[in-house]
Amino acid sequence: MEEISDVKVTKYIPTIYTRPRTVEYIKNGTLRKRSIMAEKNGVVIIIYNKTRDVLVLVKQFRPSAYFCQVNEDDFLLDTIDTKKYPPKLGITLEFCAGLVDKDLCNEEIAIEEIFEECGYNVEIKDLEEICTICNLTDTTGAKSFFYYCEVTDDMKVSNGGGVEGENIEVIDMKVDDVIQYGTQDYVQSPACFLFGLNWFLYNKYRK
Ligand SMILES: Nc1ncnc2c1ncn2[C@@H]1O[C@H](COP(=O)(O)OP(=O)(O)O[C@H]2O[C@H](CO)[C@@H](O)[C@H](O)[C@H]2O)[C@@H](O)[C@H]1O
Repeated sequence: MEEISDVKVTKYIPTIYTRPRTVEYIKNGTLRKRSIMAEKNGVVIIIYNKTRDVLVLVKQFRPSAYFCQVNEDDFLLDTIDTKKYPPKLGITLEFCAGLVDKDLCNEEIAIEEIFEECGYNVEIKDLEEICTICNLTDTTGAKSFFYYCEVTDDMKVSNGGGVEGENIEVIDMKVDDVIQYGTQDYVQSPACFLFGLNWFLYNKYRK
């Protein structure tokens, strides 16, 4: 797993990934304003390795998750004390996913992510489209396009791990262990992780 140090919280630096906006509208004759983050849509792929009866998951450091574990007083001044707040506080467990940020169809993006993050070579015919979910919070309504993909060991062609220093750790987890993980009091995963797990259990597993 990657080494994280010198974590700072700075003022917002614009990138192509998040565009803060305010949406104004009239509701019942009254002007209302809502701050939003215009975010890109993404694909999420539930990968099941049937050779070894495991779900293929990814672990990575997510700055957004880490940030939410740190008290405001401790990030306003300087570098965050990583003894007090170890980087593992920002490690999440997720399904393979990626942003729709290229001129490719969603399935092609899913295939790229499966290869880059998890190291499996799959084709469009291996993908089953599940549904599209609005990834709703008060500040985003970006869409997540969900796919299911069964793989075998002989489709694995590299270790995965992501591109450009993403340092993603691929985790093969027995389904019972994923269920145990997903039923803890606090689950450091996106809400759609639990949707994906439940979809898999209901539609694919032990049928
Ligand atoms: N906010 C940001 N600021 C700066 N650089 C950024 C950025 N978001 C992405 N990037 C850059 O884009 C690269 C590629 O990201 P990916 O397409 O692999 O999406 P990721 O797996 O991070 O999840 C993403 O897409 C999935 C699928 O929608 C979502 O679930 C998840 O929340 C989302 O981060 C990252 O390595 C990073 O360099």
